[in-house]
Amino acid sequence: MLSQPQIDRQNPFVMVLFGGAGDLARRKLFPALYSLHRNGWIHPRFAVVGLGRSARERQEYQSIVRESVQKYSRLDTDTEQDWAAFLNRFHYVSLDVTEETGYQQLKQEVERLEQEWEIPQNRLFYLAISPRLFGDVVSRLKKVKLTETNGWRRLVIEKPFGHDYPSAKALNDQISQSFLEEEIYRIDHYLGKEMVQNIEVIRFANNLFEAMWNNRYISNVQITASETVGVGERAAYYDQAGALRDMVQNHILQIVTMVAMEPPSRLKPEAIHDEKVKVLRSLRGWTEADVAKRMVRGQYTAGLLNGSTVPAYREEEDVPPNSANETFVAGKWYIDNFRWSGVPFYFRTGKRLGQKATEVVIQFRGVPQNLYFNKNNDLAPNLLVIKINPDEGLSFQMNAKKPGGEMEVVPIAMEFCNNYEEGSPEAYESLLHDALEGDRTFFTHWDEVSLAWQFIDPIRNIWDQNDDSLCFYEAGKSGPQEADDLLFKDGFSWNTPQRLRSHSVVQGSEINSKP
Ligand SMILES: NC(=O)C1=CN([C@@H]2O[C@H](COP(=O)(O)OP(=O)(O)OC[C@H]3O[C@@H](n4cnc5c(N)ncnc54)[C@H](OP(=O)(O)O)[C@@H]3O)[C@@H](O)[C@H]2O)C=CC1
Ligand SMILES: O=C1O[C@H](COP(=O)(O)O)[C@@H](O)[C@H](O)[C@H]1O
Repeated sequence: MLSQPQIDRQNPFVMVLFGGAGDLARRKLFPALYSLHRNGWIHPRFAVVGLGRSARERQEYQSIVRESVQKYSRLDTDTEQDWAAFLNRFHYVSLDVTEETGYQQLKQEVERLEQEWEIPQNRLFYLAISPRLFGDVVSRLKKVKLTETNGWRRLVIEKPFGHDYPSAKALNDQISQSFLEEEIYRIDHYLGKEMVQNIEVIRFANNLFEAMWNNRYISNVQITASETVGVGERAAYYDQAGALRDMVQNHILQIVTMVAMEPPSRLKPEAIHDEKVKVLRSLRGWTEADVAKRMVRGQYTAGLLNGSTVPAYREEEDVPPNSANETFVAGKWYIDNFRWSGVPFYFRTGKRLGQKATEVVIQFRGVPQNLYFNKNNDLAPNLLVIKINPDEGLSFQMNAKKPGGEMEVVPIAMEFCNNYEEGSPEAYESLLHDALEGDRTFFTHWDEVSLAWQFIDPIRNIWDQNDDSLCFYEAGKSGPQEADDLLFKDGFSWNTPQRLRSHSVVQGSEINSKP
């Protein structure tokens, strides 16, 4: 949330969860609901109807919920009495979403629960199912009039939202027949991350930064989202999507908009959204030569990661042995507006890299005249590093005198680390809360999704016509040399992500400085 959290607990609701026992539900959604419930951040009167084709007794479903929370929740779990109160809200209906038959039964169950719990037809429909089923489900919800309510109705829809602009538009047209745009909550889980939400606060609550947040003082911006995991069990999806669709079209572009947008006139979803859209509209487009010059795609080969040998992407289960899919993307983008003219925005993201690290680095320009001479006869740049994962915090690199006789100038870092006693709220916790409160600030609106695809599609098309665009990198390293060259050519280099040394802070009240 950008504004002071408003805990509006006036909202009893029924959540209809498609994919009610799937991986996302188990790992993310049940623990999120549990935290919200435990912390009193949602109305105590709510019910969840989980859906799936598998036949399940209610008790069996409640056991799945309980085991998932015990395994994945960031909070310690409750007494038996508290468990019973939480699990009592969970119900299960078996239905195949592609067939009409089950929807009437679903409707009856929802209406029954609304009566039993005195819930005024506030309905949250959550689509945690395969994207190919999204459109059908939404049409059928309308057909059986589950979308006709005397309270509110909202649709939460998971990624990916289409696989290119035409498919995203077709999906959007279909769901728009049942839900208004302001009732649609498209998830980009990066927008639920604490430090991604914090980007705006750091910018707009600190005059120090905002005054310098432009091309006069910033030389370049770097976004890194590196992962150690490989394709895992998701080859069927990932080999079609590639890193460009999987990470760049959504998460990376969203981070870029948060870093680059103008201050909104108000902290309202529409005002913020308008500014983000302007950034997307200002991104410099592509010619074929541009793609070759400013974009890099790579695929991992076998390598050593955390002491173990890991196979090449082409040797992974269910990946075709000649796959030309990319597992790494890096690029250099420009935002052609007054604020950012000439400032490169570099990004890189990939799987099977040497470390898990997500961060944004703002590199400031040097002083006009260097009065000091250090070993390299050069001053280190000021860097503001916004650390998103695994640490959540900030690091600010400055130059200072090294204690002692000689006037030696060395870089020092001031650090801040979010350090909640029970761990930071998970992205899904924050997003589910906002959806239940009707706050769309951290959800992507249709025109953002549409502009993002229109920006990405030309890159995809050019790559699809040219297999030579693919380069290779060894698993466990930092990615292909070509990604380093992108910056070297401009006289820069990637910041190497480092763990924060300080773990200060209670509720952001204190900054710990460590030379
Ligand atoms: N898992 C994750 O970490 C993430 C997932 N997502 C997105 O979330 C969504 C769900 O992913 P995930 O949970 O991993 O998928 P899973 O395959 O684990 O779960 C999907 C569930 O949907 C049910 N299902 C499948 N077909 C039908 C059908 N015809 N009718 C009714 N139910 C059906 C299945 O239950 P049954 O077999 O009983 O029918 C299954 O449990 C996808 O859109 C994915 O892209 C996004 C980000 C992360
Ligand atoms: O959306 C996705 O994100 C994850 C990375 O998320 P993170 O929160 O761990 O940074 C990525 O592994 C996955 O491929 C992608 O679909």
